Amino acid sequence: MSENPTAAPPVLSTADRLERAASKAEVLVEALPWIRRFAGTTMVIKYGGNAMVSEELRAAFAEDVVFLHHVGVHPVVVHGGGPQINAMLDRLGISSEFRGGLRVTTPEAMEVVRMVLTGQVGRELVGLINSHGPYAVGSSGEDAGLFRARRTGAVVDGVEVDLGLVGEVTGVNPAAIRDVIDAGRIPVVSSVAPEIGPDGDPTGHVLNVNADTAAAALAAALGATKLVLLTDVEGLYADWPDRGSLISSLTAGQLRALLPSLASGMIPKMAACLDAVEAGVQRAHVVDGRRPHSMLLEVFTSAGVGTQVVPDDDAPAPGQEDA
Ligand SMILES: Nc1ncnc2c1ncn2[C@@H]1O[C@H](COP(=O)(O)OP(=O)(O)O)[C@@H](O)[C@H]1O
Ligand SMILES: CC(=O)N[C@@H](CCC(=O)OP(=O)(O)O)C(=O)O
Repeated sequence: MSENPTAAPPVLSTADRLERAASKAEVLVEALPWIRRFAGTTMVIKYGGNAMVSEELRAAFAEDVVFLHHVGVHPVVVHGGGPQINAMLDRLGISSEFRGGLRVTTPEAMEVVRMVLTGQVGRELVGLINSHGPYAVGSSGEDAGLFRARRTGAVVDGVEVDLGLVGEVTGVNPAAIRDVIDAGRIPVVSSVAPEIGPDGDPTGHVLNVNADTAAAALAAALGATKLVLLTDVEGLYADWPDRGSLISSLTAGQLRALLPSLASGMIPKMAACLDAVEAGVQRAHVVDGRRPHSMLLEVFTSAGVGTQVVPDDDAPAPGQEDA
């Protein structure tokens, strides 16, 4: 971009300058009750591969995570990387397909999934966050017994489909993540997990877990106040694919009724929101990761953004309906 060094600097009137300053102050003041409410609590943020599309967005995401950390929230990042896995599979000439929103994962594809998630996408996020200071510590669901998983299939048009090396989390040992939080750092977790057989012992296989599902399980195990899923749409649309009517809030019961009618990527995402809220997480949100700083808008403004899922018996205090 070229700038004209001789152009006169923009001049604002005193009134305009004061007005701008006042609106900035309003933003800070609006954030105060939310900072107070969430300081000291844990939030699990899932950063999806489709929302990681530009350097600017990735940098803004890292800033938001560091901001949360500095106002006393304990952010835990769980990341996806579906498009990055697709790109590497393409480069290696390995075909893969999705059924019910989940990747059919052969042993050959699993090697790529593990390498890309833990070795590439996770590393990049750790690096971005650490450009602000030595905060982020990367790990995978295989580390320190974090996740245990069993194989799962998908039901497509009423028929059970075998997905190969795909898992669902059956147990979480959050001790290692708590240690990282207690050390004042930010955990960054990738969603691969060791398979545990029916006898309770590891089978030696590693399973590919959808990152939304892994984030929900971790949020529940950590007693998180929020699960925030950043993706590449504004939230859940009632009239997909027309995008005319965005659902800003729904209860767990309403979501349960809606789940069977949902399509592709939204199936694991909304199932994750439901699981988290049913397991005691206060709020689960689907937020547009293509808008820089959407996570901060969700957490620190009264109106919030995207779609939130609230417990059935939720009775928000007056003025806190959308938090
Ligand atoms: N009802 C719906 N509302 C919004 N998006 C939907 C809906 N149904 C399906 N989708 C699709 O789900 C996608 C998000 O899931 P996914 O691609 O897995 O994202 P991510 O990589 O962030 O996890 C959207 O880009 C959209 O194409
Ligand atoms: C089983 C399954 O589908 N696993 C996902 C894991 C990555 C992921 O969830 O990435 P996004 O959040 O970017 O979609 C996959 O292989 O793509």
